Amino acid sequence: MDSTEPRIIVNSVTKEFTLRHRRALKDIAIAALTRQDVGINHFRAVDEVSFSVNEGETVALLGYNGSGKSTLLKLISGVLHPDQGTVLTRGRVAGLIEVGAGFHPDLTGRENVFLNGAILGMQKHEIEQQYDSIVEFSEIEKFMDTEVKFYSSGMFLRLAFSVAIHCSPEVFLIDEILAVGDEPFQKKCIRRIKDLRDSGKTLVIVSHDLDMVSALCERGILVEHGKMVMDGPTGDVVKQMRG
Ligand SMILES: Nc1ncnc2c1ncn2[C@@H]1O[C@H](COP(=O)(O)OP(=O)(O)OP(=O)(O)O)[C@@H](O)[C@H]1O
Repeated sequence: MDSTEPRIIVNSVTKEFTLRHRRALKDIAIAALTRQDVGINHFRAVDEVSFSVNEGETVALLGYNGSGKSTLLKLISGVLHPDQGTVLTRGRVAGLIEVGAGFHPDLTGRENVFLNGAILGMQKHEIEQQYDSIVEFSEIEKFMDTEVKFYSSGMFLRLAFSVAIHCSPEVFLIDEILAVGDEPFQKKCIRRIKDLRDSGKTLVIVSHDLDMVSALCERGILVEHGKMVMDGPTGDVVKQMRG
């Protein structure tokens, strides 16, 4: 594989979810007897989306609530599988998608660094080498021997972000998660994301903070009702969203 090949290829990807409506038992029984719809239907959260992302590109997935951005990011990270189409990624992918994902609640912060690092593809010796630096960046030294079920969402973010940047990902995927960090830590994360960008890593970010993504990402992809409706410079896409 040569380095000019894309880091991410999303090819005609569709993801459907099942919408279940709560019904009283009596209504379900009547619907079943009269062969009516019992209130389960499918809808497309992501609808035949195709794009590719090259090495070193910084992409913002933009759109209003419920448009399918997080689902798309989960499909790229491999947390979800498409119903149709394919997603290919090249290189180590680190995803910060849901607070606490990749952490086991009954393990300590220290144990979770090893678990999370392994999930991200790091060897044990690599994690051992980076351990002090991971803890230092997270600034939660005092809580490393505490079970993470007692962590606040900001503490989860601190540890997860720190492990993710220390695994030297080629592709970094970030959902809204930064929002749970306090302002100084958010700023520190953004500086680190800029460093990753400047060193040629590939970034895909989902955020409603349009000013932040305009500063971080050169390319914007606008999603509406699961469909990709615009792909261009972030400034143009943000202008379109702000109408
Ligand atoms: N696991 C799931 N089961 C059922 N429906 C889901 C599931 N995950 C997401 N959805 C639905 O898919 C649609 C797209 O959700 P998604 O979280 O991708 O949107 P989003 O653009 O990230 O929204 P937001 O900006 O509000 O975070 C929504 O209608 C949501 O309710």
